[in-house]
Amino acid sequence: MSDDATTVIAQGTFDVLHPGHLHYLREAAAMGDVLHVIIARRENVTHKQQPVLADRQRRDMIAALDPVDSALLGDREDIFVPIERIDPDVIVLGHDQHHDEAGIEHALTERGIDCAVARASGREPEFDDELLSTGRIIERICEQRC
Ligand SMILES: Cc1cc2nc3c(=O)[nH]c(=O)nc-3n(C[C@H](O)[C@H](O)[C@H](O)COP(=O)(O)O)c2cc1C
Ligand SMILES: Nc1ncnc2c1ncn2[C@@H]1O[C@H](COP(=O)(O)OP(=O)(O)OP(=O)(O)O)[C@@H](O)[C@H]1O
Repeated sequence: MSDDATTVIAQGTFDVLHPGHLHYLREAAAMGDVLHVIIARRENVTHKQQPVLADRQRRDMIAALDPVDSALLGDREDIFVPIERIDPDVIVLGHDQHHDEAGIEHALTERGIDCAVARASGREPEFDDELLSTGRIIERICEQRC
Protein backbone atom coordinates (compact mmCIF):
# COMPACT_ATOMS: atom_id res chain seq x y z
CA MET A 1 0.00 0.00 0.00
CA SER A 2 1.37 3.42 -0.91
CA ASP A 3 2.26 6.02 1.72
CA ASP A 4 -0.59 8.27 0.60
CA ALA A 5 -3.21 5.56 1.32
CA THR A 6 -5.95 6.73 3.69
CA THR A 7 -5.95 4.61 6.83
CA VAL A 8 -9.20 4.18 8.76
CA ILE A 9 -9.91 2.76 12.22
CA ALA A 10 -13.23 1.29 13.34
CA GLN A 11 -13.73 -0.27 16.76
CA GLY A 12 -16.27 -2.02 18.89
CA THR A 13 -17.30 -5.07 20.89
CA PHE A 14 -18.64 -7.20 17.98
CA ASP A 15 -19.96 -10.02 20.14
CA VAL A 16 -22.63 -11.94 18.16
CA LEU A 17 -22.33 -10.57 14.60
CA HIS A 18 -25.26 -9.15 12.60
CA PRO A 19 -25.83 -6.99 9.46
CA GLY A 20 -25.60 -3.73 11.46
CA HIS A 21 -21.93 -4.57 12.09
CA LEU A 22 -21.40 -5.16 8.36
CA HIS A 23 -23.06 -1.83 7.56
CA TYR A 24 -20.71 -0.01 9.95
CA LEU A 25 -17.58 -1.75 8.66
CA ARG A 26 -18.53 -1.21 5.00
CA GLU A 27 -19.15 2.46 5.66
CA ALA A 28 -15.83 2.79 7.53
CA ALA A 29 -13.96 0.97 4.73
CA ALA A 30 -15.49 3.34 2.14
CA MET A 31 -13.93 6.30 3.98
CA GLY A 32 -10.40 5.24 3.02
CA ASP A 33 -8.11 2.61 1.53
CA VAL A 34 -7.14 0.44 4.50
CA LEU A 35 -9.44 -0.51 7.38
CA HIS A 36 -8.09 -1.60 10.76
CA VAL A 37 -10.63 -2.74 13.35
CA ILE A 38 -9.90 -2.64 17.08
CA ILE A 39 -11.84 -5.21 19.09
CA ALA A 40 -12.67 -4.12 22.65
CA ARG A 41 -11.20 -6.29 25.40
CA ARG A 42 -13.88 -7.96 27.46
CA GLU A 43 -12.67 -6.27 30.66
CA ASN A 44 -13.06 -2.86 29.04
CA VAL A 45 -16.70 -3.37 28.07
CA THR A 46 -18.19 -1.68 31.10
CA HIS A 47 -21.03 0.33 29.51
CA LYS A 48 -23.22 -2.77 28.97
CA GLN A 49 -23.14 -6.50 29.70
CA GLN A 50 -19.77 -8.05 28.91
CA PRO A 51 -19.50 -10.06 25.69
CA VAL A 52 -20.42 -13.74 25.69
CA LEU A 53 -17.65 -14.63 23.23
CA ALA A 54 -13.93 -14.57 23.95
CA ASP A 55 -11.69 -11.73 22.77
CA ARG A 56 -9.83 -13.85 20.21
CA GLN A 57 -13.03 -15.36 18.79
CA ARG A 58 -14.53 -11.89 18.23
CA ARG A 59 -11.29 -10.70 16.61
CA ASP A 60 -11.05 -13.73 14.30
CA MET A 61 -14.61 -13.29 13.01
CA ILE A 62 -14.05 -9.59 12.25
CA ALA A 63 -10.72 -10.38 10.54
CA ALA A 64 -12.56 -12.71 8.14
CA LEU A 65 -15.00 -10.05 6.89
CA ASP A 66 -14.58 -8.62 3.42
CA PRO A 67 -14.31 -4.88 4.24
CA VAL A 68 -11.66 -5.51 6.91
CA ASP A 69 -7.92 -5.40 6.20
CA SER A 70 -6.80 -6.15 9.75
CA ALA A 71 -8.47 -6.85 13.08
CA LEU A 72 -6.62 -6.55 16.37
CA LEU A 73 -7.46 -6.82 20.04
CA GLY A 74 -7.42 -3.48 21.80
CA ASP A 75 -5.01 -2.44 24.50
CA ARG A 76 -5.98 -3.50 28.02
CA GLU A 77 -5.21 -0.13 29.64
CA ASP A 78 -4.91 2.68 27.15
CA ILE A 79 -7.18 2.91 24.10
CA PHE A 80 -4.76 5.32 22.40
CA VAL A 81 -1.87 2.82 22.24
CA PRO A 82 -3.13 0.96 19.10
CA ILE A 83 -4.04 4.31 17.53
CA GLU A 84 -0.51 5.63 18.02
CA ARG A 85 0.84 2.48 16.39
CA ILE A 86 -1.54 2.47 13.40
CA ASP A 87 -1.37 6.26 12.93
CA PRO A 88 -4.76 6.51 11.13
CA ASP A 89 -6.16 9.35 9.04
CA VAL A 90 -9.72 8.76 10.24
CA ILE A 91 -11.34 7.13 13.29
CA VAL A 92 -14.97 6.18 12.66
CA LEU A 93 -17.31 6.01 15.64
CA GLY A 94 -20.44 3.88 15.42
CA HIS A 95 -23.80 5.65 15.18
CA ASP A 96 -24.73 4.82 18.79
CA GLN A 97 -21.35 4.69 20.48
CA HIS A 98 -21.19 6.61 23.73
CA HIS A 99 -17.80 8.21 22.92
CA ASP A 100 -18.10 11.81 21.82
CA GLU A 101 -16.20 13.19 18.84
CA ALA A 102 -14.92 16.28 20.64
CA GLY A 103 -13.51 14.29 23.56
CA ILE A 104 -11.67 11.86 21.28
CA GLU A 105 -10.38 14.73 19.09
CA HIS A 106 -9.08 16.53 22.18
CA ALA A 107 -7.25 13.42 23.44
CA LEU A 108 -5.74 12.82 19.99
CA THR A 109 -4.46 16.40 19.82
CA GLU A 110 -2.94 16.09 23.29
CA ARG A 111 -0.99 13.06 22.11
CA GLY A 112 0.11 14.73 18.90
CA ILE A 113 -1.95 12.43 16.64
CA ASP A 114 -3.27 14.22 13.56
CA CYS A 115 -6.46 12.36 12.74
CA ALA A 116 -10.09 13.15 11.86
CA VAL A 117 -13.02 11.68 13.80
CA ALA A 118 -16.17 10.73 11.88
CA ARG A 119 -19.51 9.25 12.90
CA ALA A 120 -21.07 6.36 10.92
CA SER A 121 -24.78 6.09 10.13
CA GLY A 122 -27.17 3.58 11.67
CA ARG A 123 -28.83 0.81 9.69
CA GLU A 124 -32.51 0.09 10.26
CA PRO A 125 -34.06 -3.37 9.76
CA GLU A 126 -35.02 -4.06 6.13
CA PHE A 127 -37.69 -6.65 6.95
CA ASP A 128 -39.87 -7.65 9.87
CA ASP A 129 -37.92 -9.57 12.43
CA GLU A 130 -34.44 -8.60 11.23
CA LEU A 131 -32.37 -8.20 14.40
CA LEU A 132 -29.63 -5.56 14.26
CA SER A 133 -28.45 -5.65 17.85
CA THR A 134 -26.33 -8.23 19.66
CA GLY A 135 -28.28 -7.54 22.85
CA ARG A 136 -31.59 -8.22 21.08
CA ILE A 137 -30.25 -11.45 19.52
CA ILE A 138 -29.17 -12.69 22.94
CA GLU A 139 -32.57 -11.77 24.40
CA ARG A 140 -34.26 -13.73 21.59
CA ILE A 141 -32.04 -16.74 22.28
CA CYS A 142 -32.96 -16.60 25.95
CA GLU A 143 -36.70 -16.27 25.17
CA GLN A 144 -36.79 -19.08 22.62
CA ARG A 145 -34.14 -21.54 23.77
CA CYS A 146 -33.72 -21.25 27.53
C1 LIG B 1 -10.96 5.37 19.24
C2 LIG B 1 -11.23 4.21 20.14
C3 LIG B 1 -10.24 3.29 20.40
C4 LIG B 1 -10.48 2.21 21.25
N1 LIG B 1 -9.47 1.34 21.55
C5 LIG B 1 -9.69 0.35 22.46
C6 LIG B 1 -8.64 -0.49 22.91
O1 LIG B 1 -7.49 -0.35 22.53
N2 LIG B 1 -8.95 -1.46 23.82
C7 LIG B 1 -10.21 -1.67 24.29
O2 LIG B 1 -10.43 -2.60 25.07
N3 LIG B 1 -11.22 -0.85 23.91
C8 LIG B 1 -10.98 0.14 23.02
N4 LIG B 1 -11.99 0.98 22.65
C9 LIG B 1 -13.23 0.94 23.38
C10 LIG B 1 -14.19 -0.06 22.89
O3 LIG B 1 -14.25 -0.09 21.50
C11 LIG B 1 -15.44 0.39 23.60
O4 LIG B 1 -15.81 -0.54 24.54
C12 LIG B 1 -16.49 0.72 22.66
O5 LIG B 1 -17.21 1.76 23.20
C13 LIG B 1 -17.37 -0.46 22.39
O6 LIG B 1 -18.58 0.06 22.01
P1 LIG B 1 -19.71 -0.85 21.44
O7 LIG B 1 -19.98 -1.92 22.43
O8 LIG B 1 -20.81 0.12 21.28
O9 LIG B 1 -19.19 -1.38 20.16
C14 LIG B 1 -11.77 2.05 21.82
C15 LIG B 1 -12.77 3.00 21.55
C16 LIG B 1 -12.51 4.07 20.72
C17 LIG B 1 -13.59 5.06 20.44
N1 LIG C 1 -27.82 -1.45 13.38
C1 LIG C 1 -26.61 -0.90 13.29
N2 LIG C 1 -26.36 0.03 12.34
C2 LIG C 1 -25.15 0.61 12.23
N3 LIG C 1 -24.09 0.32 13.04
C3 LIG C 1 -24.27 -0.61 13.99
C4 LIG C 1 -25.53 -1.27 14.17
N4 LIG C 1 -25.41 -2.11 15.22
C5 LIG C 1 -24.14 -1.99 15.66
N5 LIG C 1 -23.45 -1.09 14.94
C6 LIG C 1 -22.08 -0.62 15.15
O1 LIG C 1 -21.20 -1.73 15.21
C7 LIG C 1 -20.17 -1.46 16.17
C8 LIG C 1 -20.09 -2.57 17.18
O2 LIG C 1 -21.35 -2.60 17.82
P1 LIG C 1 -21.64 -3.47 19.09
O3 LIG C 1 -20.66 -4.56 19.20
O4 LIG C 1 -21.88 -2.59 20.27
O5 LIG C 1 -23.05 -4.16 18.64
P2 LIG C 1 -24.52 -3.89 19.10
O6 LIG C 1 -25.39 -4.78 18.30
O7 LIG C 1 -24.82 -2.41 19.06
O8 LIG C 1 -24.48 -4.38 20.62
P3 LIG C 1 -25.57 -4.23 21.77
O9 LIG C 1 -26.88 -4.68 21.21
O10 LIG C 1 -25.02 -5.13 22.84
O11 LIG C 1 -25.55 -2.78 22.15
C9 LIG C 1 -20.52 -0.13 16.82
O12 LIG C 1 -19.76 0.88 16.21
C10 LIG C 1 -21.97 0.06 16.51
O13 LIG C 1 -22.37 1.43 16.43
